[in-house]
Amino acid sequence: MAPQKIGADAALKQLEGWTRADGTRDAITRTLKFDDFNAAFGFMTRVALKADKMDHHPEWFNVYNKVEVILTTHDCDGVSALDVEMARFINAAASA
Ligand SMILES: C[C@H](O)[C@H](O)[C@H]1CNC2=NC(N)=NC(=O)C2=N1
Repeated sequence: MAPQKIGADAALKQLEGWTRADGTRDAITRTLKFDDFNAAFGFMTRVALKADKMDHHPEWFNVYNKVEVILTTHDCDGVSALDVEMARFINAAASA
């Protein structure tokens, strides 16, 4: 069954550090900075393993120590509880 759309506003109420993504899509975003590329890529690796387990994948852009992440659920064309779960995991992984 397709995940249900809850929308960015409902998701943001449950999250620290995230904002609405620019543009017309229903999506949320967070930019994270690490000490160096090694730390950034370590973070991305932890998130990649989680994404594979969840079958829910971030859109992201990395330059050196910066990782911009956008979360949305293509299957419901907007933000779902899966994005909230992933955002919480990302917050924890970024401070680990
Ligand atoms: C077939 C597969 O389960 C789907 O395409 C999954 C894969 N990863 C996904 N990731 C995200 N972010 N949204 C989705 O709707 C989604 N769907």
